[in-house]
This record gives sequence, C-alpha cells and structure tokens, in this order.
Amino acid sequence: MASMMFTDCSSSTTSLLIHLNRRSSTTLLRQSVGQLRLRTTVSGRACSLSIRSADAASDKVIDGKAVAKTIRDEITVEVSRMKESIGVVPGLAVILVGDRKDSATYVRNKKKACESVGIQSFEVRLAEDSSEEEVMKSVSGFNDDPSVHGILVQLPLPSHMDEQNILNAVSIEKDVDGFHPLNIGRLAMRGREPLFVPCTPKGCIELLHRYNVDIKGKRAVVIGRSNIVGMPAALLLQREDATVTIIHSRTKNPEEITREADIIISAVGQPNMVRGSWIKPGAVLIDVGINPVEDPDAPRGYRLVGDICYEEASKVASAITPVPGGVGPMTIAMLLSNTLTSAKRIHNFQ
Ligand SMILES: Nc1nc2c(c(=O)[nH]1)N[C@@H](CN(C=O)c1ccc(C(=O)N[C@@H](CCC(=O)O)C(=O)O)cc1)CN2
Repeated sequence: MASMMFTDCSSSTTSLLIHLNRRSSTTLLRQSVGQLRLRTTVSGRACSLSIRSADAASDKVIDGKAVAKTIRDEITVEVSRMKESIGVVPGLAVILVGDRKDSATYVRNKKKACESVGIQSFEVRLAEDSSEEEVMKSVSGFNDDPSVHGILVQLPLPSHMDEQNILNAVSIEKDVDGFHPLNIGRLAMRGREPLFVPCTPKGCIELLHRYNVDIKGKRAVVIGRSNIVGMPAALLLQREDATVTIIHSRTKNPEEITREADIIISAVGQPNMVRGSWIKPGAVLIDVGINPVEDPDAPRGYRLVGDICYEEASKVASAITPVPGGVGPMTIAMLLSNTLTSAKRIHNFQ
C-alpha cells in the first residue's frame, strides 16, 4: 500500500471504550443486539466503529462482494457456452511492471478470478527499471495474439514511464480497462458508444442498477476527477440522465454541494473525508476509496476504510457500499465481463 494514515471520524460520538483482540470482537459481534458502538485505541489515538444488529444495518448495505459473485456466476455460464459452441476460450493478458505489493495482489486476484470463471489468463512481469520499450513490446505482442481478447496494464506504472504512450498502444478492440483515449472520447460523446467502459466506474453503475436505484433525473455528485474513476464515473452518470456535479481539490465548500446530492460517488483516496453532515437524508453512497489506516490489532497491521465515514454516513443514507466488500470486488467482476464481451465481439458470438 502506498501510504499509511490514521484517521478518525468519531470525534462527536460518545462511545464505550473497550480494548479488544480479534477473537473477543467476534464474540461481541455474535452477541450484539441493536446498536453496539466500540471505540478502540490505536497508536494512542481513537478510532470508532459501529456494529448494528443485522436487520437494522444490512438492508442499507450495497453488497458488492455478493453482486460480484453473482456476476462471476453469470460469466461462467457464458464462457462455457462459448467454448462449447465455437471452441473459443476468452483470454486476458495482464502486464505488471515493478514491485508494488498492492499491484501484485490485484494482479494475483485478477488471475484467480479468471480461473474461477474459465477465462484463460496470460501474465508478463517486468522489473521496476524496465524501459518503456519493453512494456510496448509486450503490449504489441498481446495486440497480435489471437488467443488474447483483453489487455490490461496494471497501474500505476513506475514514474519514469509515460503512462499515456503505453495506454495508447493497447489495441482499442482489446482495451478491457477502457482507458484508451478513443474509448474515453466515445464515452464522452452523445450518440457514440465506447467499446469498453472503465471497470471501477462501470462497477459503480452496475451496483446502482442491481439495487434498483433510480438515476434518471437525480442529482449526482462525483468526488474526484481521476482518469480511472472520477471522470468516467461522471460521464456514465450523465449518460444515465443524472444531473452531475464534480467536486475536486479546488472546489469551495464541497459539503454544500454534496448535501444536495441524491447519489454520491466518492473516489478521492482520503480516508473518512465525507462526513455524515455532508449527506442528504436518503442519499445513496458509493464509496470507491480503499484507504489503509494503521491498526495494530488487524492481521496486516492496517485496515481499509473508504472516503466516506461509514459510521456517520450510514445513519443518514438510504444505502451505502462498505469498504472493503463494496466497489473493489466489482472492479474485477467488470474486468471479466469486459473480457467476455471482447471475445464475443471479436468472434461475432451472440
Ligand atoms: N489497469 C488498472 N490498474 C488499476 C485499476 C484498474 O481498474 N485498472 N484499479 C485499481 C486497483 N484494482 C484493480 O486493478 C483493484 C483495487 C481493489 C480491489 C478490491 O477488490 N479491493 C478489496 C479489498 C482488497 C484488500 O483487502 O486489500 C475491496 O475493496 O473489498 C480490486 C481491484 C488501481 N490500478
């Protein structure tokens, strides 16, 4: 993980102070009736988490992990239908450059996900000090390989590489990440269709659809304007006929804008930035942030929190994605979906 931060969105809560190890917290969870608020001490500072009884909390939760599993099951059926009908197995190639642990984990998870649905996976690993030309050579090899239907260059790339050059080199027909400027350009234009839509924003919209959240005519706010998530998420919401506002680092009084929103998609990478007071009652919240915060009690020494202070926001919102288990698993499910779509298109298989 790139950075470790500690963050606390509990300053206004009156909480029961309990020191827990993992086993005792599990026992407490099982015994909990109604709302139980725990406050644990981490590195001398305070951090709180709320645990509510299953029925009170669970109907608010947008369960990305469960939806992703359903989608993988749907893909499995399609992959085997394709194999049986025309003898073609969809193939995904992943290029990983450098030694980032988080990137290596994501690539490993992508490979596992491919195996689980019957998609063939190909992988190239290049050293941190590889040249841009070496990456280009791998991209070009996969562009020409007929058993590869999707190509993905894991981001971020080492800083000495020109990300734009490399992403531009991926064949638009195999651009399952949807980052090629032609695909993004088509996404932005009315009446044009991209061949692929970026996986994380596509996963956000898929969650809204599968939870029957109305988007048409709603006020949507996207927090963050990255090429990977914020910008394409805003374009997708606009294509769904939402009225969209983008909040970014120079936006003044962001909370006044979010308070008007029926739907918020947050993708800034700032732990717990969006507080309960920023949320309109009944809003639907999609949290893309996956931020590590220090936690000596967690097996990895840190735990993951979103951009949205879950404890506060879940009291105000009508629905919210958790972190982990919300948008993250959808990113990989959408990658599998894009790879299947690509193979079907290339082989003209309906
Ligand atoms: N070429 C790309 N690079 C990157 C993308 C991308 O879509 N294409 N997105 C992110 C990383 N990413 C996939 O690559 C990714 C991140 C997180 C998850 C996920 O499932 N997270 C879990 C938690 C995982 C954990 O416990 O550590 C969750 O949220 O539940 C999947 C994919 C940047 N790079």
